[in-house]
Amino acid sequence: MLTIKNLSHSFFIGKKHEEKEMAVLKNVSFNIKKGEIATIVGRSGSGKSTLLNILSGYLGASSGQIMINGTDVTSFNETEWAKFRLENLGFIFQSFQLIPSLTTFENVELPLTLKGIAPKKRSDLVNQMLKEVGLEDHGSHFPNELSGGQQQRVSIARALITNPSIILADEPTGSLDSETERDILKLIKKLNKEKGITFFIITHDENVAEISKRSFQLHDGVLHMNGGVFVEAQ
Ligand SMILES: Nc1ncnc2c1ncn2[C@@H]1O[C@H](COP(=O)(O)OP(=O)(O)OP(=O)(O)O)[C@@H](O)[C@H]1O
Repeated sequence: MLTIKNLSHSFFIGKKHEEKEMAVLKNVSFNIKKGEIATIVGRSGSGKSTLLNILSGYLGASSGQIMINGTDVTSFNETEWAKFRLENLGFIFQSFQLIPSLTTFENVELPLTLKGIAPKKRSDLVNQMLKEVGLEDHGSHFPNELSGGQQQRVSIARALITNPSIILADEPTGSLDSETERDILKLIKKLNKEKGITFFIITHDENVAEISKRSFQLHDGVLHMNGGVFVEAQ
């Protein structure tokens, strides 16, 4: 489903002609299977966002290979990434990233509109999805009329509505209190179990890692598992 081979990334910091190389990801390799929930736990500055930005095509890696759903995306240009993201990836963010002027229904509907799905089909799909995330009674609320947990449910519904191959989640419970965090993790587990959706989650929160079968740790750009450097079996 998602295979990363020998991924490395460096930033170059400082004034022109005096730049210093800062290696942020060092030879990271792993493989996530279809239907798996995998988490990467790391402290601030360990390289989590850099990894996610590379996996979503917003940052080109210095070296290494990325395969998603059988496609080698390593050398995609911006146009190819935009199309690929719409068809294959769903995103969940710590700050929800909902459009404030759109209702719950419209926020979830938007990716379907972008894909050119007809209005009746869009409406059926959105209503079904709102039921699955427990928001069937909140379709006409605007984001500022929803709690944090409800807003994250909207963003999960929006991520799932196009039936993507994998959901990339960046600190999905980072803005929520611990009770709401438990609710959202339960929902992610339910959607994974019932619909076989693959989740790749980055977090600094060990509680989040508990919902995954395999949890990796990122320390200073090096991937670890169970305390040792993680090397994918070939
Ligand atoms: N565009 C950039 N230019 C230079 N250095 C960067 C850039 N983006 C990130 N870095 C550096 O790379 C390192 C890893 O950053 P990254 O944002 O990936 O960490 P993180 O694990 O996501 O941290 P956090 O949990 O605080 O978001 C940090 O030392 C950061 O300063």
